[in-house]
Amino acid sequence: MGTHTSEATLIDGAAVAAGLHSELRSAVENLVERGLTPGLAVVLVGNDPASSVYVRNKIRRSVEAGLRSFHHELPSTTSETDLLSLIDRLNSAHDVDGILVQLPLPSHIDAQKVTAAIDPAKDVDGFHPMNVGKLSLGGGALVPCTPLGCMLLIKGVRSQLAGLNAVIVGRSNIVGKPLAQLLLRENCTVTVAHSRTEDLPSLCRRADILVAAVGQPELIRGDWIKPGAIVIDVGINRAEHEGRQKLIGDVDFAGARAVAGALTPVPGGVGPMTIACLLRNTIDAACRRHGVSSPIGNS
Ligand SMILES: Nc1nc(=O)c2c([nH]1)NC[C@@H]1CN(c3ccc(C(=O)N[C@@H](CCC(=O)O)C(=O)O)cc3)C=[N+]21
Repeated sequence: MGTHTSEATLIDGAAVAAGLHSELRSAVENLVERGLTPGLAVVLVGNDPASSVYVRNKIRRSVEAGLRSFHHELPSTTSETDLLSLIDRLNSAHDVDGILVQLPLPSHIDAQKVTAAIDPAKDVDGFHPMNVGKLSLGGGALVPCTPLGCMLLIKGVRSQLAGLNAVIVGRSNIVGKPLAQLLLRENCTVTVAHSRTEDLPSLCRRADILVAAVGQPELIRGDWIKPGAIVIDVGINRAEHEGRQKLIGDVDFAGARAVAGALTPVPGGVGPMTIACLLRNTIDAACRRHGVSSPIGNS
């Protein structure tokens, strides 16, 4: 039996995000003095309760940071044509620098078509094919917020990632695939695992960096983790616990904590970073669109 060493360091995403928010606030103040107030438009179609919570948080945080916030709440019966024409208007609105259409969309709307309709220069989610392509080519693009948040947390623990084995569990377009690109850029050896992967536990045990982004509560067990590994839990699963709503990650937190070197909690890990990165992308987009040098440091 292996001997118990020490508990994993907790990666406090909420604290890192709070630090980012205060940097972003000063950056916005600086831009406002120079006559530029970055604006973010958030579009929500339908009334999915989880989406409403996220959207409310995004709006609250953008207002706190001093951004101009535009909020469009459309009924779930909105047609694709009407949504596309709203996007058209936001694309040409001069005071809108960032456009976010909250996903998922109702099933009668083609999300890919909507994503592709957003001006790539305003695509603060980084989901437009142009930005996906640029990310894969290694160029300057608006990078999806959750993967960006994961990278900031990982690099906060360890700045040199070259040569490390990174395993990402989950191949979504919004987390797994873009994160693979970012880790490759840092010279990690990247493996993307998914539902058809054979012997997932053994694969995970080889990971120096393990990212769980599959949406399966506590799938990743403590004995799947290499001692000392950096474990990033992107999962947000809602569960009832003693009659109360509870958020559970994709990682068995207690089991992982005894083995990992560093670990993100849920909530308070990746989630708050996602929102901070959204604001950062909005400021970035505003600066690029207006040809102003960005007051936020690049990392
Ligand atoms: N176009 C689009 N862009 C997105 O970035 C996007 C989206 N659609 N659809 C849904 C997912 C999910 N997402 C989260 C953001 C913040 C938290 C967050 O702040 N979570 C808190 C807890 C919040 C709670 O209590 O629910 C935490 O983990 O500490 C979680 C999830 C962004 N998404």
